[in-house]
Amino acid sequence: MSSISLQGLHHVYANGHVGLSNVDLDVHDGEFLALLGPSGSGKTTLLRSIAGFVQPEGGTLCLGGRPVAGPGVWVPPEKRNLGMVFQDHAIWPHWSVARNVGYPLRLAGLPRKDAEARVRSVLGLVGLDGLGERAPAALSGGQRQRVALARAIAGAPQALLLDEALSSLDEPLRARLRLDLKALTSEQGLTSVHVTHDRAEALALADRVAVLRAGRIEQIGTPQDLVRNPASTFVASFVSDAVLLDGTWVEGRLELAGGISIPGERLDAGPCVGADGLGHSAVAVTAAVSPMDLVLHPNNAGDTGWAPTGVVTSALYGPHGFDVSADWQGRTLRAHVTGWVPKPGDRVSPEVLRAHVFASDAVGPAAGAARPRLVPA
Ligand SMILES: Nc1ncnc2c1ncn2[C@@H]1O[C@H](COP(=O)(O)OP(=O)(O)OP(=O)(O)O)[C@@H](O)[C@H]1O
Repeated sequence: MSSISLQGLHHVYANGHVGLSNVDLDVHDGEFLALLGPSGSGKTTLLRSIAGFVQPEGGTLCLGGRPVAGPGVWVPPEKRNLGMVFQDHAIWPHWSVARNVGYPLRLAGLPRKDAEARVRSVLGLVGLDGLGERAPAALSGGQRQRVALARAIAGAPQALLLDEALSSLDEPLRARLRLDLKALTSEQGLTSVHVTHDRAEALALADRVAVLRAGRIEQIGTPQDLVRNPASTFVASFVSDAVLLDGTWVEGRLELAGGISIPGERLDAGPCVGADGLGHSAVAVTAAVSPMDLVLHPNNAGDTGWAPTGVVTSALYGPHGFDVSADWQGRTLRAHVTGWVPKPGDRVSPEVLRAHVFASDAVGPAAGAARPRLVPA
């Protein structure tokens, strides 16, 4: 059964801003769903609708099969049995850790002994064993966020809602809490919805990721789906930082400016591009190339089939190689470089290992119609 089910959820704010536009979504029992999207895409409105802080104008919302919002139905936030964690942890500074964590249990009228045992147990689950009597001021930022998490799960909520819950933490604390959160939610079978701006975090944590744009779900899928089969140029560039290149689809090949050609076996084409009848005539297309699928060869590496060379404009070192930007024919290419040390001014020959091709009219909000499929090599 779906823990959280939305049908046609719709909300326009009083100022005319569209918060949600006919959103359908099912979050399964025990699933970890991340909501990802640019600022203003509706992530917070969606999360706050589930929590009950926003009353949607239209559509239906069910929790555990029970309608909580819809025509003639409204269940207030405190009656929804949800746990929430916010970016700024929002714990009471003048209460001990144990008192903070036990607050929802006291509200629910749990006997004192049972509440104390539950508080000890959830403090153990979040890695705060023995810190119940501490004052929040005597904790680190990461520990305070663990207190907020413990409080959110203390009452055995139907689902856990996380609103940029890790965003205020610095690396490597954030990476550590990310791992612990993943372990905790899967061990406890907690249905979780996590709003984040951070692509890497969404891909690392979630069973599925919903990519929002202008109040709609542009694509929902596993992290692998979104990276390997983006439904639109928007998803490719937002999720994988793909570069978009205009070209022409001719006889199963992609022709780019300057007489550069990418063979069909390196392309994943949407059906409107590769369908019979279109494949034999020239069609304007947009190719999305992720930095992982673009190789920048030092210029002395010989002919790669990409005749014009580019020039490195920036090379940022990281633990797994360099993130490189290069100017190529007036466009900025992005690639992940390993095996040599690039520096600004170096000349490079780009080679596309793989590109997703979309019909040019698929660029934009209607792009969800373009469903890429793999062209077998
Ligand atoms: N309280 C509000 N009153 C009016 N408009 C709002 C309100 N909250 C959000 N909006 C508008 O609704 C749309 C969706 O906003 P929302 O905050 O849900 O997006 P978001 O993806 O969470 O953005 P961010 O990542 O910046 O938090 C935006 O156009 C925003 O300006």
